[in-house]
Amino acid sequence: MPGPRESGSPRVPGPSGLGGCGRLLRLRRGHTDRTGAGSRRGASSGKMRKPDGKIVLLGDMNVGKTSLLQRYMERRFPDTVSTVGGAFYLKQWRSYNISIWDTAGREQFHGLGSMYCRGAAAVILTYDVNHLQSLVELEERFLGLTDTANADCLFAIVGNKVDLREEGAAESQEEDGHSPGMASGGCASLKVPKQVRPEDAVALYKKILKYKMLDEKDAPAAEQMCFETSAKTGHNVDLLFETLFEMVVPMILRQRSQGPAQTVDITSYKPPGRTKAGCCA
Ligand SMILES: Nc1nc2c(ncn2[C@@H]2O[C@H](COP(=O)(O)OP(=O)(O)OP(=O)(O)O)[C@@H](O)[C@H]2O)c(=O)[nH]1
Ligand SMILES: [Mg+2]
Repeated sequence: MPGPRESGSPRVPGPSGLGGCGRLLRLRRGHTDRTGAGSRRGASSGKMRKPDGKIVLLGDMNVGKTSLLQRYMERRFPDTVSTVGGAFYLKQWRSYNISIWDTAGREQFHGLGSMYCRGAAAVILTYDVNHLQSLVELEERFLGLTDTANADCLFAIVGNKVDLREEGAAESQEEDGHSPGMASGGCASLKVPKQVRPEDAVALYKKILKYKMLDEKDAPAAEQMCFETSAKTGHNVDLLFETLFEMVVPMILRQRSQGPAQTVDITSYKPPGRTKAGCCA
């Protein structure tokens, strides 16, 4: 896996664990061109640091995960291509390094999701406010992937593309008796777009707390963890990421006070010397 990068193009993990996908290799070459200088600088100065905390973006394809991350890290809204595998940025927040992982929403990469979530301090579950199904997918397809995250992992529910939402459309759905609520089973009128109401996101947040067996009073309030954003205009994008950074820092401090993680550092592992009886003795 390559070292982290603080700005510019995201880093793309090496092939380990990602399989030999041709598209991925093509993309990796592209990224290498753009990020090579940064990674060489990091390597030669010997200053590459392990991230202190990890945040992962999950959600269906096309909801705008990559665009949100690029809006925050690069302050722009460039054209994107559908993500292959995953990539990460490194953000320095105060004196901490936080890695922010962008993942692929496409079904064919679904299996990788739980790998990216491993050890995550926060997960951003992203949907498109104009497509109810993308919110439903968060519960049905993506929530289970977060089982590998930290036990005290935070969850943010993010409805993106608010710039495309037609004024009053959500209200008119209710007036027509075609509320697109989570339990409606997709029977909303075909005439009105199935937009997502903020209450639907709050309902999902509460379901997540139940799924994680967390008491509502011990977890951050739904109002604090449900956001509506636009990667295009930048609406609420800084608020989203910086709210999470502020919440992740105390988790990092808590972890540090509890001592080193119970993992094995294979780079410092020295195999025991062979005995005369052979390797299995
Ligand atoms: N109008 C509008 N378009 C957006 C916004 N965010 C993303 N898009 C567009 O939506 C499309 C998909 O955006 P991506 O950021 O690539 O979506 P993604 O979730 O990363 O998709 P995958 O990588 O396939 O999982 C692109 O055409 C973006 O330009 C937004 O806030 N407003
Ligand atoms: Mg993407």
